[in-house]
Amino acid sequence: MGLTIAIDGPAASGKGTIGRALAAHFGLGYLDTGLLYRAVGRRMLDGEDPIEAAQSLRAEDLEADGLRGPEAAQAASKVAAIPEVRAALVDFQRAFAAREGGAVLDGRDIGTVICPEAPVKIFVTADAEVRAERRLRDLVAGGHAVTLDEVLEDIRARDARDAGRSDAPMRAAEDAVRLDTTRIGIDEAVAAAVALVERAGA
Ligand SMILES: Nc1ncnc2c1ncn2[C@@H]1O[C@H](COP(=O)(O)OP(=O)(O)O)[C@@H](O)[C@H]1O
Ligand SMILES: Nc1ccn([C@@H]2O[C@H](COP(=O)(O)OP(=O)(O)O)[C@@H](O)[C@H]2O)c(=O)n1
Repeated sequence: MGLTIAIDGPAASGKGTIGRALAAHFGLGYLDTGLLYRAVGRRMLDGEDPIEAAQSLRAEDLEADGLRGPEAAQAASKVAAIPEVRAALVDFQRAFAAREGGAVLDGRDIGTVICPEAPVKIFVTADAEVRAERRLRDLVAGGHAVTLDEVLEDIRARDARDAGRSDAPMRAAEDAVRLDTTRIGIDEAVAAAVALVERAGA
């Protein structure tokens, strides 16, 4: 089995940016697990039972319109608190993590629940205001009409729900290394993550 890298942290902290860069650098597969919850949330918004949606999730669901938007994000965080929804998504994530050639997964419970044996675990953080400013730029570029206050509110509500749920709450694994991106740019954050993986002997 190849190298597995687990990346967790709050909303818009830079998990995907670091995860994709590590995957490219070390030649690993990359899975944005938030997209699975966003796709289930999207189907709930369309009127489906979220547990049934999670149990029947299809590849094309991950390409639905608006998955990156704030509405899908809030819905994702709500369905993510349902244990049956989480249970339905475990096998797919673990199979991805075990793929030959190795994988990087990012989410909220990768180091704690999905891949507790991963030799490299990174918990990416940044101040909420900085995260909101960065996410605002993403959303405006994607055509969403949102304000900084709305984005900050969305991030705070999701972080509180994600950290407060009883099943697989967002938290750093005991052996995770924290990486705070508040005051560092993308290149520096990626370099720090690469160094961390190399130090871990990967
Ligand atoms: N260290 C950083 N400095 C500046 N911008 C960053 C940094 N890391 C990520 N970003 C930007 O912040 C936004 C959110 O990052 P992303 O990787 O999508 O976060 P997450 O996967 O945690 O939600 C993106 O626009 C990304 O380009
Ligand atoms: N492994 C994961 C990944 C996401 N999620 C949920 O899915 C939501 C959306 O995740 P995301 O990673 O796409 O969110 P961002 O950090 O990109 O804003 C989160 O707020 C969590 O509620 C989760 O519970 N567990």
